[in-house]
Amino acid sequence: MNSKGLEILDLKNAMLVSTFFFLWLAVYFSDRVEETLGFLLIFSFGILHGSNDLELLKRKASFGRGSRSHMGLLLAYIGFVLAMALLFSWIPLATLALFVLISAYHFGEQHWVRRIGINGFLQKGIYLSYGLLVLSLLFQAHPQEVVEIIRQISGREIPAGYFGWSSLFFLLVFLASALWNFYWTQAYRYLLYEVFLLGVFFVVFHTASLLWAFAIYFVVWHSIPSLADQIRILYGQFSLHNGKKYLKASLVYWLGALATLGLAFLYFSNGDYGLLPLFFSFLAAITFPHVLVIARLYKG
Ligand SMILES: CC1=C(/C=C/C(C)=C/C=C/C(C)=C/C=C/C=C(C)/C=C/C=C(C)/C=C/C2=C(C)CCCC2(C)C)C(C)(C)CCC1
Repeated sequence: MNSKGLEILDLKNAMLVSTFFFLWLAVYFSDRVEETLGFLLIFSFGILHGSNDLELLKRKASFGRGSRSHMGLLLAYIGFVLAMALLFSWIPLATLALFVLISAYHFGEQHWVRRIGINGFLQKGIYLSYGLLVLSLLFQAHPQEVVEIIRQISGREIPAGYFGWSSLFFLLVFLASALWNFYWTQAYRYLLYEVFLLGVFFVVFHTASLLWAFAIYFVVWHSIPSLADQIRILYGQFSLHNGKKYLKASLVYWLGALATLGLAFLYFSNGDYGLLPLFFSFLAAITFPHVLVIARLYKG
């Protein structure tokens, strides 16, 4: 096996070991401690993994024909974030549904792109059904809290019973599209490991509090592998030295995003908006441009 293959395998093993370690923490600590740890993980690695989007966009543009100034990209990015925040306040339920759909696609893309590519309709179906399956598993493990957060964001109450059915539905769609795809690509060896992994997520989601469960998935299984991909694309290799370069280049955006979240929290904290609905709305606003950047990047 070449060194790149070993590097991916090492990262995957480290992700699995840290998942079990975080699961162990969930057994011993109260929900309050888990919530604090969850925010710490999300504010560090989670927010960081989107903070170098402008550099990635510039890199992508330098391969193509068009190139835009840093200021132009910065203004376009901020404009996009503001437009999504406005859309959230005008049509919250539809924007929330869109957020869940594109997040699911984004999670699935990150998880599968290196193994099955991005070209066909079927691959895109695998990304979307896999992401929707993971999110449904998370929702069905904490139905009452999820219903309450959705109610606070959108003013609408979704029946909690939907989440169990949607998990089953997306499991079947994911398995069918994966089997169909693997029939052509002979990639069956992935499936057993992936079903095992989904079982691990099921146990983690049912053991940890909602925020801790989300943080474990979002940081360990999405943000860290995404950071590794981005570092490889920008600097050629995933290493500590290049990690420091990435951190230096993204520091100002990372701090900017954290400061904006802090200000939003201070501004809204007197209203009847809870901490989690505010946090997820903020995440949604910065998610939209980030998802577009990463999708463009993988296409290249
Ligand atoms: C560059 C730049 C910047 C920064 C940026 C950043 C920092 C980004 C990041 C990004 C990111 C960091 C992203 C993220 C993503 C995320 C996601 C994708 C998520 C998802 C989630 C979900 C989907 C959820 C769901 C739920 C739950 C879980 C419970 C409850 C209910 C609900 C439904 C909400 C700024 C703006 C400063 C400026 C300009 C430039």
